[in-house]
Amino acid sequence: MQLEAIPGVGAKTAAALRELDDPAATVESGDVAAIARAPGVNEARAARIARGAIRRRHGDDGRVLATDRARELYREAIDLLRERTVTDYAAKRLETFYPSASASRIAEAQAFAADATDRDPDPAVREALADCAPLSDPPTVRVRDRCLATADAETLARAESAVPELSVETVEDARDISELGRSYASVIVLDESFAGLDVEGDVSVRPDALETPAETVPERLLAFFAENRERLEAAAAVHEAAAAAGDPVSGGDSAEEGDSDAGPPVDLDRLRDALSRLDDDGTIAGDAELDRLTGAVDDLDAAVSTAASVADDRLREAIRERDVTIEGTDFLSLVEQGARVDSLLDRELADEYDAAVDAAREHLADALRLEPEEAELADRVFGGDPSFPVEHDESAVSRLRTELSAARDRRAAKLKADLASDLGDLREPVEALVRDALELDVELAIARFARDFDCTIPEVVGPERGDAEAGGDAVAGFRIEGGRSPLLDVDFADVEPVDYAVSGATLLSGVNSGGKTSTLDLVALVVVLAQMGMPVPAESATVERFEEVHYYAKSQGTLDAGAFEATLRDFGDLVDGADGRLVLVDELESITEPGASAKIIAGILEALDDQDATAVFVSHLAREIRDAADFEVAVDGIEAAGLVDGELRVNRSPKKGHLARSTPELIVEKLADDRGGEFYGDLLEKF
Ligand SMILES: Nc1ncnc2c1ncn2[C@@H]1O[C@H](COP(=O)(O)OP(=O)(O)OP(=O)(O)O)[C@@H](O)[C@H]1O
Repeated sequence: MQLEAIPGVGAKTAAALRELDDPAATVESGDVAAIARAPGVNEARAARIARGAIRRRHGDDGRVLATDRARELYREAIDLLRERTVTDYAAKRLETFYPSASASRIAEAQAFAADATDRDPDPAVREALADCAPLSDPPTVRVRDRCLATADAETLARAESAVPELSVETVEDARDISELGRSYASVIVLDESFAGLDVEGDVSVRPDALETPAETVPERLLAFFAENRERLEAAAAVHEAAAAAGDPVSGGDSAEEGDSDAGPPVDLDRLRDALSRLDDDGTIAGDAELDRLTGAVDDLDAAVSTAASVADDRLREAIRERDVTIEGTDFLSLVEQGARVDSLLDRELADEYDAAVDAAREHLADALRLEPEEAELADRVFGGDPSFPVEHDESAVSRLRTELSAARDRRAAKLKADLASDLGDLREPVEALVRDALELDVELAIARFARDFDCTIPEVVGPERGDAEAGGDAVAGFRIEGGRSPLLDVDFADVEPVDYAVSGATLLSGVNSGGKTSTLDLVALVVVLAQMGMPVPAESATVERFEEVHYYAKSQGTLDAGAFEATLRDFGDLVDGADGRLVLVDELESITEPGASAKIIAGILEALDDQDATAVFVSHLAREIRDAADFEVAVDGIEAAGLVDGELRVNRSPKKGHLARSTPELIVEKLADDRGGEFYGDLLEKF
């Protein structure tokens, strides 16, 4: 796939995306976190790219949100969903849902949302999600005790890019390799031509080394798992909490196999076992033998010195307790400084000296927890010529250190290789483990949204289906039953349900504060959510799959000539446009004086009616507009049941074919009733 073919992806972004392992598949997967692993692509941008890929796949040019107010409503819808996520990932991922005019896209998103709404948002799962985050790639670790070697320039370049963790050295012959063997603990030769090479040291010829990074640089895998330990543990906890709640995470992978109860994509015990063998810095943890060897190397000097003190103390004690007879000649040489005390020690205190040396050896072996064959080496540290204080043999210490360090490194390398081989099998499945946990957050947010606002999955019908349907039931426009807007300034529990259906161009009249604007908001929200494939806050809803939604909010006061002209031009463009539009306009009359407004609105409605657009114009001038229009304009009304204690009692569902009485008319009527008299009666007649 040409990445540049995705809307919104230019040459620079495409180049960044090409750094991903499988750019096309990643972009198509909609996995925002995976896309965001491309250099310089943050999650918000990744969501836009994923959305672009969806659009391209569905041949959807994305013009549904045609006005500022329509876009605002979409944001409000998205915010209601995003507020219900736990992870940043899910919040970003929800942005890939957008109102689409493509039947296939809506069907795809609806299928996802339908599964999501079946979920049971469990508090324990939510809690587990709190620490969940996408996996991240740790910075490249440098490994200095190992190198790659090749005689071939092309292989060199390949090796440098495939294994940036290791130095890649150029060699010409076996001598070069043998020299490398002296500088590095191990050398991996990449050229087949060196097979059978016999040089000293840990040198292996492995032409496949670049294809088996787990063996060549186990540190890479270890660093990855160490870096992501908490994320992996969190994802594992999410899977377990979901399973315990009886609503297991059904990952994409297992679902494909048709087995939604297949369990997590990774054996969690195995993952935890592997993680327990790994330290946070990517080294091996929890191996007693490695700890012993590491400790022995680290403590060697200190242990030698305390062992010597142990011997000294014993010897001092022994000397103190002994009467030593010194022969005259010895005494003489002592006095003359010629004789060494050592010979005296040797002769007079041989047994005590041997005992002291044994004590030193024992202490050293104990302190360093040496194995018998190591202890043999350690024995050589003490026991040279007798001296006081007792001296140690530095070259024996150094040999012991070399042996212990080599044993430690061998042990670490083996454990690293074993662990890397175990983790290698888990590398891909953990991607799915984490992705499924994060996707669950997306689903649970939709489930909570649906529950919080008593939602239903709407029917979104294309004009082609509408035509095929029997007679009057052809679907054009929208039909909402029991719609309750979550955007109102009252508690959702207090929102009164609204039934409203419109097909064609319609005026919506009604008393002040009757809920006309709120009705437009509800219609726009239901249509936008429906075309996003999301559940809508209504008992039932059927909407036409609109190509464009034009929603114009009420303008703040009369416009000056320039702004008025610009607005008229907007509507000029609007009525010139394609079929399949939903036009919602709130009190357009406020842009200019009432008489002119009525004529203008009537004209716009005529044009929209000609186009078979669906339109709802909220207006207080419904009567005047109807009179000015050349066609039979439908008028609906939000009716006041009357004034009760100065408060309006309103039936929030617009009544079809009904011009609602205005608030002034209601008040005049009330005065005529209460007070009687000619004045109020005459006034009332004028309405
Ligand atoms: N369905 C509803 N359930 C409960 N309260 C509602 C509902 N619809 C509207 N309201 C309340 O009525 C108030 C006024 O609603 P809205 O602004 O939609 O009326 P309006 O008819 O557009 O008013 P105006 O003619 O003044 O523009 C809202 O702020 C809200 O408090």
